[in-house]
Amino acid sequence: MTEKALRLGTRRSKLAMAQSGQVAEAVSQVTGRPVELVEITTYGDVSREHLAQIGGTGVFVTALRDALLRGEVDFAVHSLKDLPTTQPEALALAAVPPREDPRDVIVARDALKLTDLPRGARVGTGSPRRMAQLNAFARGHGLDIETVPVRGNVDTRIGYVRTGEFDAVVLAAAGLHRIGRIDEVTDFLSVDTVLPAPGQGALAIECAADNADLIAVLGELDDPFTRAAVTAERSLLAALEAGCSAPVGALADLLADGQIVKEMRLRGVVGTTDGTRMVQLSTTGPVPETHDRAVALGRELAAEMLAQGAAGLMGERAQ
Ligand SMILES: NCc1[nH]cc(CCC(=O)O)c1CC(=O)O
Repeated sequence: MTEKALRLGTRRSKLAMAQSGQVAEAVSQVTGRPVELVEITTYGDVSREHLAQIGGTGVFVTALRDALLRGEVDFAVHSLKDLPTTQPEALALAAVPPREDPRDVIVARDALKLTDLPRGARVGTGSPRRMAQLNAFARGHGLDIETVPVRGNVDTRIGYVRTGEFDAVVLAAAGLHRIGRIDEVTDFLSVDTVLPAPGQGALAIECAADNADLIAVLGELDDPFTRAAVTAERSLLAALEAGCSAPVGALADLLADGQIVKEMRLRGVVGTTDGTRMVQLSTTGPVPETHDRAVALGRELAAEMLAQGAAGLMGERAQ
């Protein structure tokens, strides 16, 4: 007997198709049901404006969520870092699968590393978070780089390096991994240099909150540690009252003693895009066993960062 296919709503971009395809396969394995991809065009895909100019969060996410709410698709896969920090009541975050490499990377001409970039090198990134941290690193290491806003999908961005328009572009390792272009990375940036965006490298699988059966099967793809980590990171972001285009980096990871996981560490950074002023802090606590404890970890760190003047560094917009 053939069961009806589950409909997975996805953006058309290469990255979205790649990650939806990978999740589709995993879902059809756990459910034993075929999964059909339903393409949905989002405002973020068609707009020529810089993301920061569109303003607000979640431009890639809204159209997928609308399709879910209208019942046109059964579930959707988002890059977790693109999700607004408030969860709509009618939708459930059914699974957060194990996280891919959270680091940012550089794809540069001539196999250059960040510290090899010559004076005046043009580095493409439209992200205030990346600008702030790269400019701060450059100051501290006698580098002279210019961060230049860039828009477009991963192929377009790497294309600017191949044509010589930029010396390098900054991208997320996870995205390149998923589309099979990780070999083009010339430098994996340590998270001590550039703290990734909250949720970077993780996916979110979302469905209607009242679809208990689907939530239960999708839940088999959930990784509790990744979920706890991204919950803490996004709670930090929310408590700083910053949006996805704010200069905020955050990363939670597990501290282990041999095989035994001991604690969770949460690191956060906020800075001005020119890298002159930064607030960077970390906190460590028991691995959160509940959603509320993960949220509390993020809030605690946010409170400490705000006490050190973080709010005053976030007013800037990207060009
Ligand atoms: N800003 C867009 C975006 N959203 C998710 C990813 C891929 C990485 C991920 O899933 O975290 C990217 C591309 C990038 O930042 O290089």
